Amino acid sequence: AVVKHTKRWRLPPSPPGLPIIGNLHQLGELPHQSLWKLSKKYGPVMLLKLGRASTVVVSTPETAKQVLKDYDLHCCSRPSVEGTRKLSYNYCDIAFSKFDDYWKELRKLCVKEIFNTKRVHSMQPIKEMEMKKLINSITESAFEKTPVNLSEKFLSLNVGVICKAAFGVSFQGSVLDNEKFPDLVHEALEMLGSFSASDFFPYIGWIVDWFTGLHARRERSVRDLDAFYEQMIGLHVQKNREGRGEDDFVDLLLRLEKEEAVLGYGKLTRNHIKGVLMNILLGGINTSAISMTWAMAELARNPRVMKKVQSEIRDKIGGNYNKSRIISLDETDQLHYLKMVIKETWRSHPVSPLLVPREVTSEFKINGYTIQPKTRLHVNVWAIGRDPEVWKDPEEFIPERFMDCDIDVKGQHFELLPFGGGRRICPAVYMGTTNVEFALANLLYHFDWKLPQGVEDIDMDEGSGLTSHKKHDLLLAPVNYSDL
Ligand code: HEM
Repeated sequence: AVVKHTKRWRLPPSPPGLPIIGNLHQLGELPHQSLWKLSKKYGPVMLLKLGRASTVVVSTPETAKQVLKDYDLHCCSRPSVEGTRKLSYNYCDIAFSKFDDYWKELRKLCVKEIFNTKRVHSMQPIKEMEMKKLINSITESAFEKTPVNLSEKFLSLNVGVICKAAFGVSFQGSVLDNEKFPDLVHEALEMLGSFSASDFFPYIGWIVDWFTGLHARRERSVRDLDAFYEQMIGLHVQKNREGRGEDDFVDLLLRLEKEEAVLGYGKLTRNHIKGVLMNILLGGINTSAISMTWAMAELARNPRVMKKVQSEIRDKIGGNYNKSRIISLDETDQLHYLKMVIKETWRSHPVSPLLVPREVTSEFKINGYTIQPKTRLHVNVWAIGRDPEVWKDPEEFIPERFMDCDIDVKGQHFELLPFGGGRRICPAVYMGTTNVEFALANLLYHFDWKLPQGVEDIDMDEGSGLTSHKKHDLLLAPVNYSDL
């Protein structure tokens, strides 16, 4: 009977831990990197104890496939976590909601109405307007020969685009133009990513969160965001009352609320609207900005690739240089080398290196190891991007590796998963990809980019937190195309 028992319950290997905290101390500043190192010793399926939370981490394409495809249905829920609970109005959103009928129906609806190709195309005038503003400001810096802080520029570009698409263009001069707005988004993201003792130590963790001040910060951030949503919704209700038509994301959600749309367990309420707005704000802005920043940093460090991608863009556009030329969505779609550069960026710098944690709802096996219900599950996409079994010279930035190869980012190729996979895959793959392509194509067409004077190389350090972003802002010196 004993033999049968151990056979049935073969748990994944675990690094030895300490009492109470388990393996928490082994995570360090950059958990995806520490876990990658541990996986070299303990294998592609590891079980860690993070405080009280049993957590499984998988680190190869083969094990990622088992999680995201073969056993997706067993593990596509989300754990209850204090930070996300507060920000999502008790999981009234898409990203942090449990796997249930509400999530299924809300996600389906948003995919149909918000994340579709038509919407992405209708965002194009907004993107062009924001891009023109950005090009003008960079032209000025080029003229004055001052470096540009691209991390900041990309963030404000995406704040502009996503907010105008979600909340409408007619609210300039209102809450959206508040200078504090990017800070608000930043603070909320940081809070989501910061270590919360309550999540690992039920019953007593909140004491730690009180002492570290996290609790107060979280409350403040949630309150500020809530005030923002309230103002935004108020403006839309007023606009709709006055019959001024426009069809942004908020209008759509308000219409559903009015129609008393039923999703899963009940009617769509104001809190559900706010939950979805939170996902768009926190899921849509930073992710694109971070990807753009990494891509430009890699290009600046790899002059060969920079030259090649710029030639592709400038050859494709052809003719004399035109200062007010904005490269369209259709044109970017033809830029095959640029697409390879972006894939290579996502391979080496996935924005969400451990994806969003999943929760197991029913038992299954990975590589013969039992994964029990309630376990938290991470796919270490960052480790997969550096797996020498999959990628030749993984530390090198070589976009050509994607030439004549059908690997895409839509969740079917488990060696490249910047948007995750399975039922929980990012619903905005098309929106996110086209955002990044559009910004890079235009900035690479209009300017050459050099290291600022006195700077020899760009550091590629990663900052800690939920996302894998460039730790130090990226500063590059632009040269106008017309001055080349
Ligand atoms: C380059 C841009 C982007 C990247 C790299 C990215 C990446 C991701 C990743 C890795 C996940 C988790 C997938 C998983 O758990 O397996 C995710 C989920 C999600 N993303 Fe994105 N994303 C991007 C853009 C966006 C945009 C523009 C929006 C909205 C406007 C968005 C909204 C969401 C939502 C709502 C989810 C939750 C899906 C669910 O749990 O069902 N993302 N994204």
